Amino acid sequence: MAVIAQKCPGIKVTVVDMNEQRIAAWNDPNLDNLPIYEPGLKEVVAEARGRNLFFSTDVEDAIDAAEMVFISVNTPTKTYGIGKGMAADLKYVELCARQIARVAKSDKIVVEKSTLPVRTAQSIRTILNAEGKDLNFQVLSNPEFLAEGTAVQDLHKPDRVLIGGGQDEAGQRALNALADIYAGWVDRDRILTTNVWSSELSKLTANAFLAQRVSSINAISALCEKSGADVDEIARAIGMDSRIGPKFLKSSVGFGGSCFQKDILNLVYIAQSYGLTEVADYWEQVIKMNDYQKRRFAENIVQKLFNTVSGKKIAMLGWAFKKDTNDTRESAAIYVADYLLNEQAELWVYDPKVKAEQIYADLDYLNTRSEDENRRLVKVVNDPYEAMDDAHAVAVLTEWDEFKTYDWQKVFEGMKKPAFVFDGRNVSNGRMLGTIGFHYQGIGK
Ligand SMILES: NC(=O)c1ccc[n+]([C@@H]2O[C@H](COP(=O)([O-])OP(=O)(O)OC[C@H]3O[C@@H](n4cnc5c(N)ncnc54)[C@H](O)[C@@H]3O)[C@@H](O)[C@H]2O)c1
Ligand SMILES: O=c1ccn([C@@H]2O[C@H](COP(=O)(O)OP(=O)(O)O[C@H]3O[C@H](CO)[C@@H](O)[C@H](O)[C@H]3O)[C@@H](O)[C@H]2O)c(=O)[nH]1
Repeated sequence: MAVIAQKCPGIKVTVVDMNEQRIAAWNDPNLDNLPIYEPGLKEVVAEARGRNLFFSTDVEDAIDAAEMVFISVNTPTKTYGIGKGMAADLKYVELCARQIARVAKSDKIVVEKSTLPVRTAQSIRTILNAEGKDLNFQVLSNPEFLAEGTAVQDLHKPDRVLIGGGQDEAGQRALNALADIYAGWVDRDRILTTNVWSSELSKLTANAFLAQRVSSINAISALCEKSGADVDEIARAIGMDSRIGPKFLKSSVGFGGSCFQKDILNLVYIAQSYGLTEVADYWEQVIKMNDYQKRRFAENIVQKLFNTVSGKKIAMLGWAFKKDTNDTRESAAIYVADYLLNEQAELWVYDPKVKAEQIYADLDYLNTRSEDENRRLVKVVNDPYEAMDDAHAVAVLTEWDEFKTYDWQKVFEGMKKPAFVFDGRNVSNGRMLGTIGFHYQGIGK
């Protein structure tokens, strides 16, 4: 929404959220206090905020005033009832639709920006029309493809913008109104229009394909570790085949983030509910492989440290699910930490952007042990050297650029011997670390 406001100064954009604290942070005069860390975002907000970009908790007022409403609320995996642990929880989306239906006094175009199961637009349409008002509501699907860490760049130069709309005249008019907004800065030939169901299902499919690539290369990484092949060399070799392409082939400790797992589970659930068991099983393997990769990484640490990490200090570099974000949702680091804590390790965590309270909240949420115990066993520090000093091992969980620049000779001198580095992102120069004296283990090496 901030980028739409930046690129279309003639459009008034009001971002509303019922979370007062978040809105207050978006309105904070100090741009370093924005609730999301994302390269380039504060510059965008600085340009548009107060001009045509506003943040408010007055949801009803904003709905009333708007011609177009983007539903962008969270759609987490259900934690209760039918579809628990798989289906998307649509209660927040439904609440929005009901609120729009209740408040609206004029025609509205309602845009699904949240990631939603195929055919959700049907339910939204039914709810909007159920108030029996003499108003025209058009429902469009406009999924978001930005990746965190590169969000502003992705929005400024999207590969494509996808808009699904009704095939009748009113539907096409609404679709064109939204396409015209994007055309303010995106080439028309990158603005793709489809029917609503294709658009909704394309979003889940895109994430499933992307995550599948990561699981595929991670599966090969396990084979590399047994056979003497090198997964980065393989990624390079296969990526030069133009049919495969070089992107998204970075083997890692496992994918994280709020989207991949949630959206694939949702896809699996949808396939199951249509009775497509083989389709569901096929996509579920992507998640299973990812769980295996996280577990494999943690197990390897224990095994290499002579089968016990009890009472041993282990430094964890990185907690975010990828670099250049402070988002930790579903981060592999959380699960690796939990595994090591079950083995009674003492963890010292350093992440350049994640705050200590977030790290403790992530661990507490798992409910594996008491909050006191999490605080006793896990130290969060602001200095990476402090995390690594006197440690038995260093585990790299996020690919932050700064990890490449550390004085590894100094780190080695400060650590217990033998000194181990487990690089879950293949960011370090393994040969150089080996020369210093480290026992180095990358992924798929
Ligand atoms: N985060 C991403 O990179 C990304 C990318 C593409 C798509 N998506 C999709 O976008 C959606 C939102 O994701 P997110 O990461 O921003 O989630 P989020 O949980 O960070 O934010 C959702 C916000 O919606 C607010 N909210 C919930 N119900 C509300 C209501 N009835 N009225 C007003 N505000 C309400 C919450 O307070 C919260 O601040 C999800 O469907 C997600 O799959 C996210
Ligand atoms: O080669 C790779 C690429 C990614 N990852 C990991 O995969 C996860 C997801 O990364 P990425 O896709 O870059 O970030 P997200 O912000 O989760 O973005 C994904 O999820 C969004 C939400 O749906 C979509 O909009 C984006 O298109 C889609 O890329 C992270 O843990 C990465 O470290 C790898 O391990 N290897």
